[in-house]
Amino acid sequence: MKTLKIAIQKSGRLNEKSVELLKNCGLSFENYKSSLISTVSNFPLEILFLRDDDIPEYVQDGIADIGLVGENVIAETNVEVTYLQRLGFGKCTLKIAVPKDSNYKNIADLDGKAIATSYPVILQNFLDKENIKADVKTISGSVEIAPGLGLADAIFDIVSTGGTLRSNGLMPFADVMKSEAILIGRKGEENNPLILELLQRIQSVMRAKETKYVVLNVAKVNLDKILALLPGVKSPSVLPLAEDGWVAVHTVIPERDFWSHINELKAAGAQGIVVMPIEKIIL
Ligand SMILES: Nc1ncnc2c1ncn2[C@@H]1O[C@H](COP(=O)(O)OP(=O)(O)OP(=O)(O)O)[C@@H](O)[C@H]1O
Ligand SMILES: O=P(O)(O)OC[C@H]1O[C@H](OP(=O)(O)OP(=O)(O)O)[C@H](O)[C@@H]1O
Ligand SMILES: [Mg+2]
Repeated sequence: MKTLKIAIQKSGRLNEKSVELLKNCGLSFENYKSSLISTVSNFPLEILFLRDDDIPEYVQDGIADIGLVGENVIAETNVEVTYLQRLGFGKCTLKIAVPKDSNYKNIADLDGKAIATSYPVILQNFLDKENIKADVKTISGSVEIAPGLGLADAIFDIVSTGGTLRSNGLMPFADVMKSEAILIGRKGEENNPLILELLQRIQSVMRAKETKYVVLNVAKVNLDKILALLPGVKSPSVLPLAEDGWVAVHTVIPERDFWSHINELKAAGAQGIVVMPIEKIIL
């Protein structure tokens, strides 16, 4: 079968999480900073390490079969690709920001102003939709210093914690787009068996990340109360303990409501609660 090619970011915000995800999928490969291509030894896959800007086009043109990139980069490049899986990392918002001491009130106040950005396509689409004529100045990085240098009145860039805006004397003015890392594929190739297999592995890793394996001990008299507190779990295992009248309950619960569950379980008589990470969940 033909070897699959995946494009991931060579260095930057998405590189580490992308490599970690592929390793968690059980793929073995070397990750030398100097090499731009790496062969997976236990799956027919080659990894191409690229600038993120190039990934959507490489996938569209079939140079790579799949790619891992921020949604914002896909929107900026205007390519035709298929979204295979949202990946839950690289989460950020693309915002227009203005100097802290400015008195812009609404979007219309940007009319006639200069806005610096590395994402001119997304910004221009937004401005057109809002019927605003602004001067879009494209720069390739360090966008947040543009107003301080007198190059622009406002900026349009990625914001996550807001720390970069604050340390450059800027404040958020308008949210334009939310983004996260996405696995993309070439249109028409969605049923390639290798892509489906990799996708299944990625989904099983993501599912496992969202849940914990919990083991707890409880007196039999309290068992019904405990089971009633474990919604969504198909069927927890209940095993007898050496001590008479006691059982161990094994179950899987979502990470997001972990603490409220744990406190409720304790209140209902659960003891010796052990919580363990899960590596993969295959449905
Ligand atoms: N502060 C952030 N928090 C979360 N996600 C972010 C953040 N900054 C960027 N991202 C996401 O990660 C992607 C890569 O960001 P990065 O800053 O590494 O891009 P870059 O400098 O253009 O990289 P490259 O050298 O590959 O062109 C962005 O396109 C965005 O989707
Ligand atoms: O809201 P914050 O948490 O401060 O994050 C936002 C910053 O993160 C990104 O840059 P990055 O640090 O990746 O550097 P880069 O500009 O060199 O890509 C982005 O371009 C912002 O400058
Ligand atoms: Mg880039």
